[in-house]
Amino acid sequence: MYQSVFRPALFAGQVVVVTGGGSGIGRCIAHELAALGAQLALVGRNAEKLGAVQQEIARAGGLASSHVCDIRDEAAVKALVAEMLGRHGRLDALVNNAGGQYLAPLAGISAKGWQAVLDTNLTGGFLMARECFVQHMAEHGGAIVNMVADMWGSMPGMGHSGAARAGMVSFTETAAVEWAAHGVRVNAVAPGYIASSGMDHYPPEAAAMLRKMPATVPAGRFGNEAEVSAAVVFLLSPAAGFVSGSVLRVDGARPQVRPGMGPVAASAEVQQRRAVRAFDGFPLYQTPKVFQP
Ligand SMILES: CCCCCCC/C=C/C(=O)SCCNC(=O)CCNC(=O)[C@H](O)C(C)(C)COP(=O)(O)OP(=O)(O)OC[C@H]1O[C@@H](n2cnc3c(N)ncnc32)[C@H](O)[C@@H]1OP(=O)(O)O
Ligand SMILES: NC(=O)C1=CN([C@@H]2O[C@H](COP(=O)(O)OP(=O)(O)OC[C@H]3O[C@@H](n4cnc5c(N)ncnc54)[C@H](OP(=O)(O)O)[C@@H]3O)[C@@H](O)[C@H]2O)C=CC1
Repeated sequence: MYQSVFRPALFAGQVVVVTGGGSGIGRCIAHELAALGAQLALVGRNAEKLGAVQQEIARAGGLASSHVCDIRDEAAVKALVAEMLGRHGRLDALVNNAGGQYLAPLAGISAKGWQAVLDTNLTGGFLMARECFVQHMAEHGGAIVNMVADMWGSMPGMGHSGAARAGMVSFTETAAVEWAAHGVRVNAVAPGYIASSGMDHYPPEAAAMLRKMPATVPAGRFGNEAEVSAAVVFLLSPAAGFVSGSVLRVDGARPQVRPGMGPVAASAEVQQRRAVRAFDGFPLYQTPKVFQP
């Protein structure tokens, strides 16, 4: 009889770390994995938000621990992974979901502001993955999913974030190769525009711009948190046992501009021009207050 790899208790007995598990997409991933039998270790900087998700999971019959840590702090990340191992005894998977940025044109980003975004979206993810690997997965195997973004390299106002995400894609590919012999798979999920609490971080001036965003997506709408979570669950699951070093886009077919590809490029360029026009009226091309060279 055929046995599907998808079962209600797909992650029973496994421990999964979710950074940024206290809000938005991370919270949704945590709920999805808990419903499939995983124990969760939730990581973030805000104890209150983490505690609330921990309680929600407990109320639904699951089990989660919460851990306050700034993933940019190397010593804190080392201690965090040791603490989680002490608490749960094993770490089967890591979802490097914590991240974010602020909107600013390249010419208006200070070195400190650039570094803050690279530290959050690249170095923090590297530190988490390295410590999970060194302290546990090198010996026991595991799966890692890095949250990147589909707009690396092509979104005005997101140049710092794009650079960090492109770096994370490179890290994903290298880690997949270096750690394969240890039974560790490493993949990335690249969301497009997702309606999540993350959007609340953008200033009120961005509201008009946000309203125009769905028109720049071929699917004609924002994605939702559950659609991103499903991609993460797939990549962590045995169904993806031979998938490593890949980037799975969850972006409603948002085209990437690739010059020299005839009709494909033409269609992508039309979408790209629409996306840039969506920024009309938003002061992206002025030097922001935070950085006056
Ligand atoms: C409107 C349409 C947008 C559509 C795009 C949708 C696609 C992407 C969506 C998402 O990613 S949603 C997730 C959003 N969530 C977040 O962004 C939350 C996490 N973000 C942050 O924590 C910050 O943005 C951060 C910069 C990554 C880290 O913040 P942190 O609080 O740790 O840094 P600070 O110490 O406060 O700042 C350091 C440095 O950074 C510069 N800076 C920070 N914020 C701004 C800002 N709003 N504008 C300009 N510059 C900023 C600044 O140089 C800071 O230095 P000082 O000013 O303190 O000297
Ligand atoms: N929503 C979207 O359209 C898209 C989102 N993404 C990415 O998906 C991920 C989740 O985004 P979303 O849920 O929308 O946004 P949220 O802002 O809700 O989530 C970001 C999470 O990251 C955590 N975090 C940020 N910095 C740190 C840090 N230094 N150390 C520890 N935790 C940190 C925050 O926790 P705390 O506040 O407790 O520190 C928060 O829970 C992010 O990486 C985001 O950039 C990518 C493309 C599109």
